[in-house]
Amino acid sequence: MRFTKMHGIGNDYIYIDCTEAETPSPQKLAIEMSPRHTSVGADGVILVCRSEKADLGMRIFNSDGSEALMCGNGIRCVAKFAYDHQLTAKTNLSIETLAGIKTVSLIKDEASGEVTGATVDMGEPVLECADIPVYSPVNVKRMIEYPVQTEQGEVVVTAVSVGNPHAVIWVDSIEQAPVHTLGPKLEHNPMWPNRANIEFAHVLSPSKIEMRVWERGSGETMACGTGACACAIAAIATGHCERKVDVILPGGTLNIYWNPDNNHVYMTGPAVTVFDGTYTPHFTKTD
Ligand SMILES: N[C@H](CCC[C@H](N)C(=O)O)C(=O)O
Repeated sequence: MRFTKMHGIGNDYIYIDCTEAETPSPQKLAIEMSPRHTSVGADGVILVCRSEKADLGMRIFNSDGSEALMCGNGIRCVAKFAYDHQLTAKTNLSIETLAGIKTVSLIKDEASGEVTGATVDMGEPVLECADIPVYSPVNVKRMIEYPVQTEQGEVVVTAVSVGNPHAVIWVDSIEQAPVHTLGPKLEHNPMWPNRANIEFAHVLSPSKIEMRVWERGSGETMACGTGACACAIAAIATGHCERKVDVILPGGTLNIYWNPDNNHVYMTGPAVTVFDGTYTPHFTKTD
């Protein structure tokens, strides 16, 4: 089985072209191929698929095999993968995800013509608890800097979805943030029917945020595109930031813009191909 290893500011996935043939058990594949010391190594697996409704489709599986609805860093790489593998000649693509159809505009290097990144229309942010989803007290429709009692004590959370659920927590220092203690506890807190991605963010200025993320199903990653959007949305919604925000993650920086005219969030960032490879799954199709 051929694959391409790609990353978006360090959030790396194994990309598999499924436009000609299905991949058996992608959940098992993600579990088997993600380990960094005993296998290919990645934050998960992303399938590039055919779509009846868009130019292409994508599916993302976290390293624990769970399927996510959307992947910000991943969708930029899917668009680059499609262009580089001649699945399309378009530089403005529509890509079907489980969180709906997204439009992606490829960014090419002037001199080389190489695709170096993309801008993604992530659609409208979701702040209504019922749609994220997150369980909330009856009269609470949105959880914006909302104090939540947890086993780890009170945590002030802003709940956002950009296709997948996020909890944004403001911290004074991302170096000291309890990413590996509070992160997994909150990811699995029963307040999230489908678990959640947990962001620890520090507002540096009205146009700059730094953050770390504990990803649902993958643990701490070097970057999370949907997480960066969630932090920017939380900061803008609470007046900490203006509409254009640079989000600094351990793997690099993403530029987020929440357009007041159409209420859509746009994310711009790099997409990099690392290497092509072949892999023989150890499980059989009937496993
Ligand atoms: N890394 C991805 C997010 C994956 C989300 C996944 N961890 C989940 O929602 O289960 C991104 O760049 O948006």
